[in-house]
Amino acid sequence: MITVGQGFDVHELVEGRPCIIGGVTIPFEKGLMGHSDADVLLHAVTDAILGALGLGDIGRHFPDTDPNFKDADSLKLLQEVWGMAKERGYRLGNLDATIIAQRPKMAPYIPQMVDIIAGALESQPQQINVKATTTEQLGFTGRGEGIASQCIVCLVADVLSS
Ligand SMILES: Nc1ccn([C@@H]2O[C@H](COP(=O)(O)O)[C@@H](O)[C@H]2O)c(=O)n1
Ligand SMILES: C[C@@]1(CO)OP(=O)(O)OP(=O)(O)OC[C@H]1O
Repeated sequence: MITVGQGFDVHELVEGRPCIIGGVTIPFEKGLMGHSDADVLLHAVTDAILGALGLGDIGRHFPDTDPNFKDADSLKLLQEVWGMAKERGYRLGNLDATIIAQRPKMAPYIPQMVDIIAGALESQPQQINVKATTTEQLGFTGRGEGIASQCIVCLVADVLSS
């Protein structure tokens, strides 16, 4: 059996914060604002998995009112959610994600992001596709006010035939 889920997230770009995307700290003049480390890509991936499992969203499991999640490492949150998928007998089919950002240039960091996500989901890099796009200077991403990400996942459970 298969189940699919999608996730979407946005974080504001501000001065004085690190720019952590897909678990990679990217050298950039601004970083992402949030209660956690604000990893916009890992949040979209986490929400996609929760969606596929029918388990709501990241804020339900890790509330932004909880001081435990102040500056939380989003990779750890993703690993915890992956545990929920495994408990239910799922493995990753594939994952496809898009980072929507005018700057910085993501391409040099994408292979590292893929390896990090593959590690968290106990999968092979070939099952993970991460891409990036600008919005041609249009909208809040185009003006450099924030970065968005979206993700779709397919989870597979091997059902034994009787
Ligand atoms: N932040 C970004 C945005 C884009 N890229 C790469 O550039 C290609 C062209 O982007 P367009 O928005 O002009 O289509 C895109 O396909 C990505 O490979 C990037 O690395 N970082
Ligand atoms: C993981 C959390 C925890 O505060 O991170 P935030 O940085 O608040 O990011 P957001 O994507 O707005 O919501 C998810 C939250 O649950």
